[in-house]
Formats: sequence, structure tokens, C-alpha cells
Amino acid sequence: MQSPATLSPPRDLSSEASFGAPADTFSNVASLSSTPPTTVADDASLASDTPKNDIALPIDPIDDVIEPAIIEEQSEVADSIVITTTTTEILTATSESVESPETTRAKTSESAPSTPAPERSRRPRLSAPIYNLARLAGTAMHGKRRSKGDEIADRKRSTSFGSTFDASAEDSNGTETAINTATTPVKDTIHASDSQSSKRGAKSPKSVKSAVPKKREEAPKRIATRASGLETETLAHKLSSLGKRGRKTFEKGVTKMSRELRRLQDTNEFSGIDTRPVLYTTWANGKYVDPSAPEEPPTKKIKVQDDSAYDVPEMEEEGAVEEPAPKKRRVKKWLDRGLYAGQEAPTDIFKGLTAAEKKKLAQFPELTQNTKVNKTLPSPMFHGLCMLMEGRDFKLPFDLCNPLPPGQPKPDEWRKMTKNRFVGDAAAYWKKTPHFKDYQSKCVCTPEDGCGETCQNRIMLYECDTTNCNVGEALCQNRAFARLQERTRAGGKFRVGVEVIKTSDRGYGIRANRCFEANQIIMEYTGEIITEDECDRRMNEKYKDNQCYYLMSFDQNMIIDATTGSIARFVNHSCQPNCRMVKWIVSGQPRMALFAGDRDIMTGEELTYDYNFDPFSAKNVQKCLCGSPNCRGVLGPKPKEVKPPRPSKEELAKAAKESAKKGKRKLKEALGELAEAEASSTKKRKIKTPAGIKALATGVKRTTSLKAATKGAATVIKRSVSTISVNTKAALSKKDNMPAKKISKVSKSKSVIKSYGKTKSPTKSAKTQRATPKKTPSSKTNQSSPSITAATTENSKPSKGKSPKMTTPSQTSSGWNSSIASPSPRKAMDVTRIRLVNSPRVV
Ligand SMILES: C[S@@+](CC[C@H](N)C(=O)[O-])C[C@H]1O[C@@H](n2cnc3c(N)ncnc32)[C@H](O)[C@@H]1O
Repeated sequence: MQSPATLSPPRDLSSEASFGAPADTFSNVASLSSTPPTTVADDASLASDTPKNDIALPIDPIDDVIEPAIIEEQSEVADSIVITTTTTEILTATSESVESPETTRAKTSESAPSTPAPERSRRPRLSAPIYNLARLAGTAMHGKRRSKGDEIADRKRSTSFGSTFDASAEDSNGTETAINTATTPVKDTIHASDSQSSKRGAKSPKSVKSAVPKKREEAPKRIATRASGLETETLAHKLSSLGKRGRKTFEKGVTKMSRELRRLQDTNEFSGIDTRPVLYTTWANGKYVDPSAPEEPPTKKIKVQDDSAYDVPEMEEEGAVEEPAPKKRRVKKWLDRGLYAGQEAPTDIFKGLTAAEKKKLAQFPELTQNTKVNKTLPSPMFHGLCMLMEGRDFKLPFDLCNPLPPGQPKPDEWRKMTKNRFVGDAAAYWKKTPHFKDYQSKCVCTPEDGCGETCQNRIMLYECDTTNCNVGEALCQNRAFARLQERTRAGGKFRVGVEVIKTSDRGYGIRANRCFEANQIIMEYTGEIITEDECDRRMNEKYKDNQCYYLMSFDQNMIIDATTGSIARFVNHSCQPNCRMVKWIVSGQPRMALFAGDRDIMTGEELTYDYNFDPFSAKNVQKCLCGSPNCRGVLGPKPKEVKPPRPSKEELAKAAKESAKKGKRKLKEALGELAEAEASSTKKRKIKTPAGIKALATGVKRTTSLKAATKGAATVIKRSVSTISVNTKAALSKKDNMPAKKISKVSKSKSVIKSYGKTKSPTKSAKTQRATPKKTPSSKTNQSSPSITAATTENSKPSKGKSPKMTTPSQTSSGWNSSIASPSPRKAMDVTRIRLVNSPRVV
């Protein structure tokens, strides 16, 4: 069987064949919407499956005429063509038998209406006859076949030309047959359409639309479905939207409508009703705004909250749920002094200059005469004036905006704690100490004094507050911790004034990012306050694998563990420090803070203090990398001062026995040598014989028992190997904290045994003590003697209950107690020793 591509319409077959245009059944469909047939001659064109432009030229010019009203008919015809194409094989051979257009016209002219319909005024060729195709096809009598249940589809199927085709195929003279069979469906199809109605009322939706513009002014304005939101329309609306022809059709009744229209009349498409859901879309800035898309978080600028969001009437009535508190407006923190915060504006530019410098400065009248101080942007401390005098261009020694280079690694493993926290028995222990109550006694300062150097609270290292100050907040200068709190509460890194840095060789460190005056409080050293027992436990269990510890001897039998603590724990050691660590009693609580040293501190300087490191063992001695000219080389005492390992009890007993054997004279000699050695090592201090030695001597003198002598000797030996660090210079304050002048008379040396004897004669500061000196725990144990010697742990506190490791000179305690027993309360407080041990076993 031949493919449909070879099929050709029954008319003008030769020409079709000659075109040889490819064709398929779908092209028929395409042709339906193009050139509707208006004449019989066009019948052939209807069956043509060649492209329209191919056949348009040779065919009658009527084809050029577009008749919208017959489009529906054409579609019907097209349906038939699909079927009739099966016969074209025969038709190609009988092209000569096809009726010519003229013949066809002659035939049809008889039955064609004499006058063209007035509606068809658009027809360009009025002369062209219009035929009643139904009549011509002989189908006009069929009437309303559809209403009788005649299904078009069935009809099409029933129009099988199989037999005809076969017959015609067999018919050698089958020309006529072929024509009949070929034309029958076409005519049948044409007949099926009502030419009358097609002329007048038959309108496809397309044709309806094309008619609408003509009567646009008359027709009531169509209400846009989208605008109105209506999804259904009234009949009147439907009619109005049909235009004139459509309305007429409705008015005349469906019988006047073409079959196609009748088929479509109840469709929304026919009525022009858009039943698809109307999509309301939002566009902004040329972009589609998806309403289902999650809302973008409001930008920073859009901070205005809609108050209506809080309108929850039910909740208000019940009163059960509180309204969310309005967000507190963040107050912008301004730095009033910039990089030089903490720097006082110089009132006397000659201050601190040498005579030569003053002379030189006097040569610059513009500098000396100008008494007005630039408070807005003061020149850098120590730099500006010197540079001016040297005649150099001023250049900042560091980045103004950020002294610290960016990208500094910060410690992340560290948990911060800004307040001390007592752990375990430490709190109860502290409450038993006299400091807890004694700090409340009021100072006797006058407003003129302003709690200066002579303030008893200051001397005792008790910070003044409302309970113990006689002067009042406005004039009191002894409130360093309170000022620190004020400063840091305001926030901002320049107010806090310190930042963590990463040093090249000592791990992390702390750097000043503002200026600090001499003796000014810088930051507090906070952590967990634990007892020594707890410290032992932690070191043996918790920190046994740690590289180093942040444990600082704090008070009697108490230690601050800053493993969880403030950033002060990162302050490194220096043998020439610019800070010191001092303990104060604030509101009855022990607190430790880092204070600036005797000189001002510049922005960018690394903060250091002397650890007074007690390694507890020679093997724990760490190399010091502070780089100062007077570096001791190790963290702690110099190697020669490193304590030898402590003798065991047996060794001590043996030594005592031996010394007892040597006799009284030799023992005296030994003691004399020892005392001499101590005296030579502490030039400024008068060494008092330690109580143990005293007891030993007394025991020998009085020929007491050997046991007593042994005990005394053992005590002496113990003390001789103990490192007792007394940083007598610590906690000196010129302005805020301590009267420096008085303390300056005290030796600065941090010594071992040397320190013991110096406290026999009261220092000048002792004169300022209260009439009734406060009793320390150590003084309780050795009340008669204010000397350090009587206050060692060994004496005051038996080492029975301690582990062997800790029983040995609880050096921290001994050092601490010794200073507490000092007649100078200042000295009693200023001992701070950091215990940084590399091996927990050593403790
Ligand atoms: C309390 S921490 C100080 C902060 C420490 N750099 C860090 O990164 O955590 C004490 C440890 O710092 C190191 N360190 C501090 N000062 C030092 C110095 N001058 N020389 C060498 N190491 C020092 C030692 O390892 C010491 O055990």
C-alpha cells in the first residue's frame, strides 16, 4: 500500500504529482486553518494534502478569498479527507476525469443563491458565486443529524470506502467510480455543514473574536475575569462577549447554528470564558515575586518592628503571658581618647625631662608658650614631644586603628570566668580567716587624705567601699577594683585595654592596647579558688597530662586555679616585668589583680610580671625566654638558688643524731655559720633566728631531750631548703594602691631564707598600723613573734595529714604565711607565687 505521502487530491492530480511535495495526513490539519474552500472548485483543494502555497497558485483565485465563516466546515471536510485519501492512488491515474473548475461552477451555479449574503461584504470578489454546498452535495435534507444521535465520529467511520475502493481498484474504467468515491465523502462532509448557518451564524471562536472589534463600542464592556475575580459568567455576559453574530445565533436558536457551533456552544471556549484559574502574581523590580518562597530575613536597616505583631488580645486579657520586653537599644560606645586612652593630658610639658631637654625645649617658644592642651587628640605618650624636639617627622609607632596585626590566633580551648568561684571547702575556709571580718573596720582618713598612702585599708590591702571607708566614694582613691569594674563594664576593647596575642616562643601572651599609668589596675586574675587538697587532687587526676598549670598561690591554704578563668592567666613571665600581681581583699573577698609596675605602660607593650615561679623540683625548671637584660635564664630562682631535693625524714633524723653527737659546741658553730650565711645574703635585713633554730639552741642550752633537738634541727634544715619568695616590692602603689615611698625602704629582693629575719624591726609602714593589729592565722599560732620565722607552715601547721609530696615544704604556704606574719600587713599580702609545674607528680 502506498504511503499517504503519495496521495493527492482528486483534482489537478497531475500537477500534484509534479510537485511531488511531501505530504502527510497532518498537513491536512494544517490546511484547515489556512484557506477555507468557498467553491466547489475548492473542494479539491480541501482534499489536498500538499502545502497550501503549493496549490494556491494554479487553483482558482477564489482560493485566495478567506471566508472565516466556513472554517468550521473546512475542518469537517478535513476529517473526511483523511479517509478519502485512501483512494488517491486510483485518482492519480484518472486525473483527466476530474471535473474541471468550470464544469463544477456550471453545475453549482444553478443551485447557488442568487445574491450573496450581506454579511459577506468583506469578500473581495463579489462576482464570485457562493454556493450552497449542502445542496450541492445533496446533504441538505439530512437536517439535524446530530440531534438524532448521529455521532460524527461514527459517521466518519461508517464512511468506509473499502468496498468502493476495491471496486474502483478493480474497475478498469473506474474513473467515474473513483470520482464518486472520492467526492462522496467530501460532499458528504459539505452536506453535513449547514451552508446557511455557516454563512450567517457559524462562527468559530476565532471568527467570533474577529467579529468583535466591529461592534466594540456597542458591546458592553467585558468585565475582566481576572479583575473581578469571577470564575463563572452569566448567559448575558456570554452573549455580550459573542459579538453580533454570536448573539444573533443565540437569538435565532441553535437550529440556525452550524453543527460545529452547536457542538461548541456550551463550551467555555465558545463563550470566551477563561476557566483556568487566574494566577495573581506579584512582580517587583522586573522580577517575579514568589509568594510561597520563604521570607528573606530582614536586612539590618529594617529594624522597625511592627507593633501589631505584639497585639495578642487573648493573651492580654488573660494576663498570663508577659509582653516581650522591648529590645534595649544598643548604645554606641565611643572611645573618647582613642589610642591614647589612659594617657593624661600633660599639664606641664617640662615634667619628666632632663635639664638638657628642658633647655632644648625652651628653644621652641611655640611649644612652651602654648599652654592650651590638646585634649581631643593628644600626642602619643613619651613620643610626641621627644620627636618634636628631635626635629623628626612624627610617625606613629604602630597602626592607629589596630595595634595588633590581624589574623592573630586566639585561644579556643579556654573557658572564661570573670569572677572568682569558691570550690569545695575553700569558701568555708575563707570565712574562718580574719580578713573576712577585719576589712570592715573603717579607715580614719580625712577628705584631704582621700585614702591615699596613709590609708589603713590601703596598707592592709583592703579596698575601700561604703562599709569601711571614712571618706566616701567621691574622694576615695583606694577603689581600684571598683574602677576596673566601671571601666570594663562600659565595654570596648580599648577600655578593657588588653588583648591576647600569640608570641613567637612563649605561647600566648597579653598585650596592652591602651596606655596604663604606673600602678594602675589593669585586669583581674580570676578563677576557681580551691584548697591545697583540692589542688593536689586536680594535679594528680585532672591535670596529670597537662603541659602547664594556671595555679597561683592565693591565700592561706588557698589557690586560684585559672584553668577556667580570666585572660590574665595568659600573662607571661619576665625577669624585668612591667606589671605585678597583687592580692586585695574586696568586700571581704580575696581578689587578685594585675597592676602596672612602677612605670607607665604604652599601647602595644606586652604585659608581664615576675612569676616568682616555684618549680618545686629542679627538673621542672623552665628556660626563661623573656629576653630582658637581667634575665635569670629560668622561670624562677637562678639555678644556683634552685633548692636541692628535700631530705627524707630518715635523713633528717640521721643528721640530727649526728649533730647531737657532735656536741653542743659544734652545734653552736654550725648554727653560727648558718646564721652568718643568712646575714650575709640579706644585707638590709636583720636576720632573726628562726624559732626552730631558737628552740634547738634553747633545747641544747637547757639540755633538753634529744628529741626536741632533733625536731628543731629538722625544722632548720627544712627551712633552709625552702624557697620563700617575698616580693616586698609588690603591691606598691604610688597613687591608687600603695604608698610607694614607705614601701621603697623595704628590700626588693626576693629571697629564700634571707627574708625571714627582716621583719623583726617594724618597718615604717608598720607605724601606720592600727593600734590593735589584726591577728592573722599565723599570728595566732605564733602570736608573740611578728617575725616570719614563726609563721612557717612547718611550725604552724603539722604536715601529718598530707601526702608525702605535699608535706614537704608546702612552700607556697610557708612563703605566704611568712609574709602574713610580717609586721607590715602590706608585706603580708603581697606575696604572689604562681605554681606552674610540668609534672603533677612533683606536687
Ligand atoms: C600562665 S602560662 C602563661 C600563658 C602561656 N604562655 C600560654 O600560652 O598559655 C605560663 C607558661 O607560659 C610559658 N612562659 C611564660 N613566660 C615565659 C617566659 N618568660 N619564658 C618562657 N616561657 C614562658 C611557660 O611555659 C609557662 O609554663
